[in-house]
Amino acid sequence: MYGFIVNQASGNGRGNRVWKKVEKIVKEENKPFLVRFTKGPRHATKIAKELSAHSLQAVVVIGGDGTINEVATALAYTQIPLGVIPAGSGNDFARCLGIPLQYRKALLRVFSHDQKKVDLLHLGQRYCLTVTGVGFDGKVAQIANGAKYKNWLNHFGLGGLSYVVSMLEVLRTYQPTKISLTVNGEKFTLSDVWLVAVANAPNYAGGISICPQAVNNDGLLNICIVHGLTKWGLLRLFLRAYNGTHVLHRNVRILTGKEVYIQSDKPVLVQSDGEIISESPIRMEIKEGALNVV
Ligand SMILES: Nc1ncnc2c1ncn2[C@@H]1O[C@H](COP(=O)(O)OP(=O)(O)OP(=O)(O)O)[C@@H](O)[C@H]1O
Repeated sequence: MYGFIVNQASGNGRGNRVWKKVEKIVKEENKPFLVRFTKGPRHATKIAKELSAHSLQAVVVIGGDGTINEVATALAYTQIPLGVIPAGSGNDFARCLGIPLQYRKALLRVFSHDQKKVDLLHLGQRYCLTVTGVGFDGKVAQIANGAKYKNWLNHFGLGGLSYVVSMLEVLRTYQPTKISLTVNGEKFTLSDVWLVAVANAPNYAGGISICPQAVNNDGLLNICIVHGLTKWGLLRLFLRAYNGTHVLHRNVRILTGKEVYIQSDKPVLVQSDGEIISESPIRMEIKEGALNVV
C-alpha cells in the first residue's frame, strides 16, 4: 500500500493537477493506496505520522520542498521510505536526488522500490533536506514566499525565477553583519558577511549550486560563507553560483564538518528548505542516513 500526501496548493495549484494525473495512473496500475490532503503549515507532519501506523511501502509527497520537509520530519529514523513527485516551484530536493521533475517518471521511480539512505540536517525541533541559509538568504526566502510574482511565475513554469527577482529586491537594502561560526569546536569570525549557507545537498533556490561539493549521504555538512563584497560584487558572484564556480572567489569560504553553531552581531533570518524557521543564533548537526528515500 502507498500513502500519498498531497499539497494541492503547492506550485500555485500544480499539486492538485499533478495528483489528478497520478491518481489515474495508480488506479490503472491497480496499486493499493491511501491519500490525504494537507490543509496548512505542519499538517503534512501530522498526516505522515498517522500514515506511518499503516504498513506502507512508501509515503509519497506530491508538493514542493516545504511539504517534503514536513513529511521527512515524521519519517526520520523510521523504516518507511519517502517518495517524491515534485509539484513545487523550486523542487531542489528532487534535483539533488535525481528524481525526475515529470510526474509519470517520478511515479515509476516510486514503484521501482529502489531505496537509498540520505543524511538530514538537524536543527532543534526539525530537519532540513537541502540547504539552511542564514542572513541574506533568509531575507530572500521571506520576500519570495510572500511575493505575488511567485504565483504568477509559477503559472508559466518559471517558479525558480521568483528567487532571482526577490534577490534583487533584497540586495537594495540588506546590510551585511559580523558572524561567528563554531564548526566541530573550532571558531571562525568574519565581518561583512552576506550569507552563510549550510548544505546537505548542493542546490537551492531553484538550481543555485551553493555548495557544489555537498553530498547528502557522506555524513558531512558543507558551509559556504560569502563576505566582504560590495552589492555589485555580490551580484556578479550570484551569477557564478549557478554553475558553482563562485567557490573559487577569494570572498567565498567553504568549510565542512559535522556540526555548526552560528551567531551574529544582530539577529538575522534563517530559512531552511525555503521556509523561514527562526533567527540567529542557530545550531545544526548532520544526522547520517536518517531518512530512507525511494
Ligand atoms: N492546503 C494548503 N493551502 C495552503 N498552504 C498549504 C496547504 N497545505 C500545506 N500548505 C503549506 O504550504 C507550504 C509550501 O508548500 P510547498 O513547499 O509544498 O509548495 P511551494 O511553496 O509551492 O513549493 P516550493 O517550496 O518548491 O517553492 C508548506 O510548507 C505548507 O505549510
